[in-house]
Amino acid sequence: MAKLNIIYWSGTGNTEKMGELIKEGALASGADVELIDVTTADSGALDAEILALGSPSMGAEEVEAEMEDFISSNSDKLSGKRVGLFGSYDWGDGEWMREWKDTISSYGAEVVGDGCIVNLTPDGESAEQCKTYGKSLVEGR
Ligand SMILES: Cc1cc2nc3c(=O)[nH]c(=O)nc-3n(C[C@H](O)[C@H](O)[C@H](O)COP(=O)(O)O)c2cc1C
Repeated sequence: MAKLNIIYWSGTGNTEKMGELIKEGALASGADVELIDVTTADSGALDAEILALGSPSMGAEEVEAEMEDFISSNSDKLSGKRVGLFGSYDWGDGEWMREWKDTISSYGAEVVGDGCIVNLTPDGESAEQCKTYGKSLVEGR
């Protein structure tokens, strides 16, 4: 069974909700899934064959600082892995996600699609989009 660890940071719960929906989609595809808050994570959280990393757009179109530090100090664990990226934003156009994809790809990971971004809280169509992203992470397409 494929093992997927979903590691996220969320200040007001929107990115966390996305992580829960991604988990739901991945479970439906038969994966063994763990949802982990980055503030409680150690490097062992990256010891899964598939990873999903979540951060809202913070600062000025930036990945949240604690997530950024966690990943950059463990970047060797991303090499050769399938990695999903997700996060919530408000007023921007998704610039933080485009840059994050480039950064994570530069560590040798295979990022799935262009990541999964949702304006504020996932609901209706955007909630479905998160579940579908969870499935494609497990199925690799
Ligand atoms: C300090 C701060 C900086 C933010 N910067 C951006 C930004 O640059 N672009 C954007 O689209 N949204 C920005 N936002 C909005 C958040 O991305 C948005 O509220 C998101 O839903 C928060 O997700 P969370 O509930 O997982 O924390 C910012 C929010 C905060 C609190």
